[in-house]
Parts: sequence; structure tokens; C-alpha cells
Amino acid sequence: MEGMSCNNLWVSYGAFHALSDVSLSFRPGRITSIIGPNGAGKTTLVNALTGSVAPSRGDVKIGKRTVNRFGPAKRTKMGLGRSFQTINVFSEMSVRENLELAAQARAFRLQPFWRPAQGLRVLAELADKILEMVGLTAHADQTADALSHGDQRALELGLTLIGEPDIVLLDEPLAGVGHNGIDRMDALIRTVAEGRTVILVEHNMDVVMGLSDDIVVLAGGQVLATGTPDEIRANETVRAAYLGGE
Ligand SMILES: Nc1ncnc2c1ncn2[C@@H]1O[C@H](COP(=O)(O)OP(=O)(O)OP(=O)(O)O)[C@@H](O)[C@H]1O
Repeated sequence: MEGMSCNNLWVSYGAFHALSDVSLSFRPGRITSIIGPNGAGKTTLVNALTGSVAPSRGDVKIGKRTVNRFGPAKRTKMGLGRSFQTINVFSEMSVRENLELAAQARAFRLQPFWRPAQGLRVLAELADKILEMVGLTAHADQTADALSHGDQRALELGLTLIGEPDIVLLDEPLAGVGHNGIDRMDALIRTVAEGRTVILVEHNMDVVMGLSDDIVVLAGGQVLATGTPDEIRANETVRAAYLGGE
């Protein structure tokens, strides 16, 4: 299982530094959450990890390999999966078709001479496995747009897992999920985390505190603190700057 890290990472837009000298380690088999106030640099960090944004200075590594020069597609091949909100879902296709299409696309990317006839059964089995994992077996034949918000988030997670990533980057997986869906998503993220490295950006502090092994607090593009949930809760600087003394 791979982890991921960044070292002395800077991302600048002109004279403005969205990230300044950020060094972090996302350890294998753990859930690490990135929190911080609006504009702290969370999205910029996620984009630098996935390769959507180029660092001005510093390194990003998957395992021991420096991946600065690799774009998102290559990083995906190296085992980094990122959940995208809705944009990867074909709303008029069924849940199963969405998963099978993603599986086919991946098989073709990995093996350009792959022929559907050789492997449709394998893809269907993979889709079944993921359907069960994300709790959508009963909804397999429903079109994606007929799903509840919570089920759509589960499908997005399923689409990320189709790539069988070692490292999963979840960007606000609870966005739009109603009160009733939160426990389910929480449980789902725990399931996803088994045997994987999870990097989570999420605003729901109860969920972050309950789920995370490690927490990174960003503020003004810098690392304000890192630690376990208990350490972060007890950190005076964090309380003053962000948690508001809750
Ligand atoms: N393309 C860009 N050009 C210039 N400034 C940018 C660009 N992208 C982000 N920024 C700035 O960088 C800073 C960090 O933004 P970022 O979106 O990473 O923060 P965030 O922590 O994800 O915030 P939020 O919680 O509001 O999503 C902000 O001040 C933002 O205005």
C-alpha cells in the first residue's frame, strides 16, 4: 500500500502564495483530513496532489516516486483515485451501466488492446463488487438521476473505487448529503479506508473528528498544525484561529 507526501510545496498565483512551504505525509492505511477556514488552501493542495495544479516549488510524491511532472491521468494510473462530485456520472444511464462504463474505460486505458469480448464478465463482477461495497445493489438498475443525494455520493465513490486505487482523495464527500445520510457516508468512508490511504477534505467537523487518524490544519496557505483529532481539539492555536474555541 502506498502513501503520499509533499515536501516544501509552494503554489503561487503571481505574487500571491496559495500554499507556502507545505510539507506533509499522508501515511498508508490511515485517514488524513485536511481542514481550515475558507481560502486556507485546501482545494489548492488537493489539486497539487492530483496534478491539476503545478507547484511553483517543492515536490509531490506517491510512495517514493516524485510525480511533479506527471499529470492527473498518470497519477491515476499510479493508484491515486479522486472522487469528483457528479461530473463523472452519466445521469440517464443506470447505476450499473455507469460503473461498467468506468471499468471498461479503465481497462482500455491500462491495456489499449483490451477487447470487450475478453473481459465483460470480469468487468461485470467488478461492478457487482463495488455495488455491494457502496450499498447500491438494490439500485443497480435505476438511472443515476433518480438516486437520492446520498446514493449519488455513494455512486461517485463507487466510480472512484473502480480504478482500484491505493490512495483515495475525497473532496467534500458529504456535500449535499442530508442529516440521515451522514452516518451511512461515515461508514462507507471507513470501509473505503480498509487497506487504502485516504485523504479527506470535509467541512463537517463531527465527521472529521470521528473518522480521522490524522488531521492537517491549513490557514493562509500554511500548515498551522498536524496531529490526531484529540491533539487538534486541544491545540490552542487551532482553537483561536479556526475552531473558534468550540
Ligand atoms: N486560480 C487562482 N488564481 C488566483 N488565486 C487563486 C486561484 N485559486 C485559488 N486562489 C486563491 O488561493 C487561496 C486558497 O484557495 P483554495 O480554494 O485552495 O482555498 P480552500 O481552503 O479550498 O477554500 P474553501 O474552503 O473556500 O474552498 C484563496 O485566497 C483563493 O482566492
